[in-house]
Amino acid sequence: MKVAVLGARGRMGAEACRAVEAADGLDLVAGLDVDDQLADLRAAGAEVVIDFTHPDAVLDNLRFCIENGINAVVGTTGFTPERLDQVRGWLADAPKVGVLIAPNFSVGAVLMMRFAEQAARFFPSVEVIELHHPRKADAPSGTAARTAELISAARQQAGLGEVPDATTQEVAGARGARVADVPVHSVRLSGLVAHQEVLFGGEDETLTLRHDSMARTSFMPGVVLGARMVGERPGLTVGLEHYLDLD
Ligand SMILES: NC(=O)C1=CN([C@@H]2O[C@H](COP(=O)(O)OP(=O)(O)OC[C@H]3O[C@@H](n4cnc5c(N)ncnc54)[C@H](O)[C@@H]3O)[C@@H](O)[C@H]2O)C=CC1
Ligand SMILES: O=C(O)C1=N[C@H](C(=O)O)C[C@H](O)C1
Repeated sequence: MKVAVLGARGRMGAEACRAVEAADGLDLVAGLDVDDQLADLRAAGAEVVIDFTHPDAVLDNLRFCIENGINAVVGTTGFTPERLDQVRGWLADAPKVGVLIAPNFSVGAVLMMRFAEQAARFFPSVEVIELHHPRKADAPSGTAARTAELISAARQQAGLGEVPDATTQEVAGARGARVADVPVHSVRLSGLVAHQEVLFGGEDETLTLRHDSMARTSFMPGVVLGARMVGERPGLTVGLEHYLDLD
């Protein structure tokens, strides 16, 4: 299968190029970055594109892929519900194309999100803390936003009200940001790669879920799986969990 990587000179793109080159049955036909032309994807005959670029660039890239019949595996963050609807609209005119958008490709992070979703209904209090390297472009992380949305949906289904909090913020941001009504805190610290804690609190007990990516190789089994499977899954899939057998 002919695979191209967008963002090939970046931290994740470079790792993805190495992973594709090492994977049986995958052939790296192009590694493009910001100075290259998307038309090079066509010239290289790419069947699958892996995108690790920037939230400002990823939609144009995806549109090009979909309009040119190229399947896409997307790790780039910044996908709001509105942006996902845009992608669905383009895919409506290209019913054979598959797109996988995964906020996190590491199996441990996917499981953390699933466990958080399962735990959510049992605890009135919840906070998400994501911790990343200081060169990360965005906050909160895509993983934290997705985790908060999953928790929020589970809380609503269970009839839980607002997260209890009597604190008045003396300084704006002291209590983090609210994503789907869940408090989310973003830490940027040299030495870190990608980490997240989900803290739940109930009567006289707490539960902490923590995931750590120690290196970007942790994302690669998920990226390779995505590249292998995306052509068999037409339409939009959000989340690697749909390619894994978690149940
Ligand atoms: N889903 C996941 O598991 C993961 C997702 N990410 C996300 O991936 C994205 C990239 O992260 P990093 O690799 O750390 O960033 P980075 O800044 O190291 O790399 C991004 C690369 O994309 C290039 N680029 C920017 N615009 C481009 C365009 N229009 N066409 C081609 N190349 C372009 C840049 O020149 C740079 O080389 C971020 O959104 C990050 O949050 C990062 C790690 C894991
Ligand atoms: O920028 C990163 O590094 C990461 N980005 C993704 C995110 O925003 O969730 C995935 C992982 O946390 C690493």
